[in-house]
Amino acid sequence: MNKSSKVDAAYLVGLMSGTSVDGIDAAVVKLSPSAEREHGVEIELLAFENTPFDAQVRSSIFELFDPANATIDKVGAMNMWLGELYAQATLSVIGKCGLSASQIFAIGSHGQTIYHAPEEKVKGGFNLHCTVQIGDGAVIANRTGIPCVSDFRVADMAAGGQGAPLVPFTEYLLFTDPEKTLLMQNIGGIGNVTVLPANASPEQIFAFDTGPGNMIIDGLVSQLFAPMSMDAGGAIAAGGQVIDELLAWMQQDEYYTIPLPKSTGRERFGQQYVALIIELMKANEWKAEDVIATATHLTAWSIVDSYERYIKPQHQAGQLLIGGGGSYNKTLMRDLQQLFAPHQVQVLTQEDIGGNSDAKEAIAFALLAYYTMNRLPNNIPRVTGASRPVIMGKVSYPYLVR
Ligand SMILES: Nc1ncnc2c1ncn2[C@@H]1O[C@H](COP(=O)(O)OP(=O)(O)OP(=O)(O)O)[C@@H](O)[C@H]1O
Ligand SMILES: CC(=O)N[C@H]1[C@@H]2OC[C@@H](O2)[C@@H](O)[C@@H]1O[C@H](C)C(=O)O
Repeated sequence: MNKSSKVDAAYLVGLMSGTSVDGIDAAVVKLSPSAEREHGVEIELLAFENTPFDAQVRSSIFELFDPANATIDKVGAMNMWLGELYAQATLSVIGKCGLSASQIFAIGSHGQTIYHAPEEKVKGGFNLHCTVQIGDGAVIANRTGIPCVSDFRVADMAAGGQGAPLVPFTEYLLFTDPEKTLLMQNIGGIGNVTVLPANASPEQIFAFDTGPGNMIIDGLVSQLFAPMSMDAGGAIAAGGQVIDELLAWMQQDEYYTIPLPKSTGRERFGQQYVALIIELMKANEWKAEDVIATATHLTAWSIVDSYERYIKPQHQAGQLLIGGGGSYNKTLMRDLQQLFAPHQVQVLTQEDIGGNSDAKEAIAFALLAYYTMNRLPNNIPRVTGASRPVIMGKVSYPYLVR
């Protein structure tokens, strides 16, 4: 980043609907230059709202995760439908903080990932790796009257990157500490970690998806404990025992050992994977709560294994800061604390440091949009594997010119 990236104060909206498909996170933020750090920014969260998807929307999204079902008519319609829902969420969250839409500089909308295939795929002499996020920015801009930045990931892929993870750029801007190395772990549908060395420059940061976050747990709970769709508080896992044989089978997935950069999604740890576990469970007559305890332990193990394999050889860190919905799963947090204790790494949540586990990614997309609108690069090539910095995001302008 260079001196021209100095920011002016502005209000923005960030929208996130993640791989868990639990709903829309919407945040209104005030962004200002940091008084303390050169090139840093400060974000004040003015309002936050989570709007859960209703059952019909959720099942229509899930239908699109299977490429055989995701016919072009369904994808096109869902793209517009989600655009409408994101617009409603935007207007609702703006209403909560007493601002009007005309005061908002821009919206940053992540969209809903329905397909993520980051591995190189050469065809016709071109790399056709791809990632698909839907929820059209043009609908959001037109309903709200606010410019909307959406479809961030493709620009990074066009530069040869994985298109993920993108939040590390914002963590670099918001959290880099002059003296301490920080580890920031998100546990959403997928888990991802960012390593922020003390006083880091973007070239020194690395980040990657650690594996499943809540995705396997949610998938199993939906099948085995319907109508529940998550293990609230980790209560089911707390009543079960880890099944060593199942844990060992899950730990063998090649994802845990492939070299960085790497990212993953539902294509690897979604419904098909859950169906395999349920088959094994039936064949071995395992108890349902033991299977949930094992899936929970696997997520904790994958985070510690990532630390040992990719981070510890280069960086000593005293703390791991957890964000995302997984921070509310007490059994997962307990397992993490136990597994990190021998490494002298303290496991804390965003709330422990005055942050907000739910709002973090929505805030990040507001900040990414600010960079896009100012034509500043907002990926970190070392993190995504892109060949160069790029300006990510496509801008949709509202019908009325402001
Ligand atoms: N009270 C709770 N107890 C246990 N788990 C919870 C609780 N609240 C949320 N979760 C888990 O967190 C998930 C949602 O997390 P989050 O919103 O961070 O994910 P996401 O943003 O959809 O995913 P990603 O970051 O991978 O894109 C839920 O699906 C659930 O598994
Ligand atoms: C393709 C996609 O949607 N990836 C998500 C997913 O959810 C968590 C992890 O996998 C991360 O790589 C990414 O999201 C966050 C917001 C990111 O890009 O940093």
